[in-house]
Amino acid sequence: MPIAMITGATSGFGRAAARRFADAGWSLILTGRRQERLDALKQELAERVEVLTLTLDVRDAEAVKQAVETLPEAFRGVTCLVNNAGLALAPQPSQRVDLADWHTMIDTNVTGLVNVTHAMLPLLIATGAGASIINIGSAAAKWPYAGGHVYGATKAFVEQFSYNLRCDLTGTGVRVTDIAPGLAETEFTLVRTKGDEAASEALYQDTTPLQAEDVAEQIVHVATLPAHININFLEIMPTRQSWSPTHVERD
Ligand SMILES: NC(=O)C1=CN([C@@H]2O[C@H](COP(=O)(O)OP(=O)(O)OC[C@H]3O[C@@H](n4cnc5c(N)ncnc54)[C@H](OP(=O)(O)O)[C@@H]3O)[C@@H](O)[C@H]2O)C=CC1
Ligand SMILES: O=CCS(=O)(=O)O
Repeated sequence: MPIAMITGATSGFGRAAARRFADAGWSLILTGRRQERLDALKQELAERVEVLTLTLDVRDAEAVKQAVETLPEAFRGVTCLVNNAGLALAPQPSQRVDLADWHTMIDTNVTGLVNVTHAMLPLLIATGAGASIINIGSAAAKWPYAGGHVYGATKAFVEQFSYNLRCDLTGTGVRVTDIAPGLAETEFTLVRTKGDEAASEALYQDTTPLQAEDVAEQIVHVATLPAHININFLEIMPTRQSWSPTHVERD
């Protein structure tokens, strides 16, 4: 059975992708910081598929390297890496942001993603044809908005890194895709607002955001395409989301 490794499998897209890959019979390596959530997900899925959980902070390069180097033999033949772990913080304008929040986004969305990718490349290259790296970017990489500051910039990094990685991996059989969702209802806004449930509910109410399962469906679709097909970039928005005009300051 093919194996998917998913970072940030304790919530949102990552957890939905784990369930969707399990539906397709894939074995799973599930990672995240919240051990109890990983345990619950393993309990849910392990009756159907092989599941290995790794309690891991993607920001810790040494821990990531160790975890990958010590993967049990049965889980080393990874077919798909889903670099999903990530977050936004500080929805306020740049001039009112704590520097620590900018650092946390860079450390997680940029450094964490490259930590995992670097550690996993030898395994994916060993798998060869049919293997893939699916990086979760964001519509915020291309479409700026007030309060997007470092978050959007980290996702622009993810997009360009995906393309550059793809250049280097040409000839290895390993595919690279940047999936860039727009508004999606997960714990994302709760995290971004540091637990403001009212703000999170307000963002998603009276519209029809993407659900985690919608994005998971696309992740599994991309991972299961024939080996000769590489989707480079896939931006997904809810039908009820589109672009705003540019902002004009007036007297
Ligand atoms: N929801 C949205 O509107 C959109 C989200 N995205 C992106 O999708 C990805 C998933 O977000 P989403 O599912 O919405 O949000 P959630 O908050 O629901 O899930 C985020 C996941 O990332 C994990 N995570 C965060 N920080 C770390 C860390 N340092 N180490 C390991 N795991 C970490 C969390 O696990 P734990 O806390 O247990 O470590 C959690 O499983 C992110 O990269 C996000 O930027 C992109 C576009 C739209
Ligand atoms: O990446 C998340 C989507 S948004 O909140 O930046 O629009």
